[in-house]
Amino acid sequence: MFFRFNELGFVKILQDSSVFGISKLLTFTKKSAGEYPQKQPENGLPKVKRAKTALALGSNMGDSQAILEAAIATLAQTPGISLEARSSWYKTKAVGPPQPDYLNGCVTLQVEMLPQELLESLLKIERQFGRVRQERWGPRTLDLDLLLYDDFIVDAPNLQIPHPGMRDRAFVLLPLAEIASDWVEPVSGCLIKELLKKVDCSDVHLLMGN
Ligand SMILES: Nc1ncnc2c1ncn2[C@@H]1O[C@H](COP(=O)(O)OP(=O)(O)OP(=O)(O)O)[C@@H](O)[C@H]1O
Ligand SMILES: Nc1nc2c(c(=O)[nH]1)N=C(CO)CN2
Repeated sequence: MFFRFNELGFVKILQDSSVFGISKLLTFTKKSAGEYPQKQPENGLPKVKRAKTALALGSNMGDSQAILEAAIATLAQTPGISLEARSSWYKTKAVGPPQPDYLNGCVTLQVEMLPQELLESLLKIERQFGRVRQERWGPRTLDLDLLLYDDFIVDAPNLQIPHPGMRDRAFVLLPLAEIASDWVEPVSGCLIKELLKKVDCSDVHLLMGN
């Protein structure tokens, strides 16, 4: 495993790490204050407190707007997550196999969770909303993608951050630019608003009345 620390003492780069690549460096205890698990330092590492993350939301089955609104409400009620900002909804042409149009949007969150814990919460919420995994890029009631986690780069078998598709996807970059245009995508080193200029947004339309 290869890692280094940013100015807050966060592990900043993880490569070839296992699912618990980060938690090898940090231990967990629930006994200190508040409802959230606290990460206690080992080897003199500072305590991990909060991270800012960005998620993409998508749906193209069922009442997508109601599903996405309910997913945001569920995220906001999840211990360890607070909703910071949310974008408008966009009606977008499906990328991938032929399927109905999607409704897409993005949120930014403050989290007191490590990336793997956050992914588990997202997968749980997807299942709660009836998500059944079928074909790759196929239709779904709810898709939650973890786009960014501070300026971390994570390359674990089940989790890549930044999300590898985000740099090319207008249906991600347009809503994300509404709420986080000056966030640097750490693999390209580009601001979200710069990445947005490079993609074709002709199939992404602001949903009226939201
Ligand atoms: N950044 C990430 N956010 C969400 N899931 C991720 C991420 N990186 C890897 N994964 C893995 O991808 C799996 C989800 O695959 P899924 O079926 O949603 O892919 P997809 O939505 O069809 O394609 P894509 O991820 O390109 O949008 C999860 O189980 C998770 O382990
Ligand atoms: N427009 C659009 N196309 C997609 C989307 C999505 O959210 N929006 N998600 C996919 C699988 O993640 C595949 N294709």
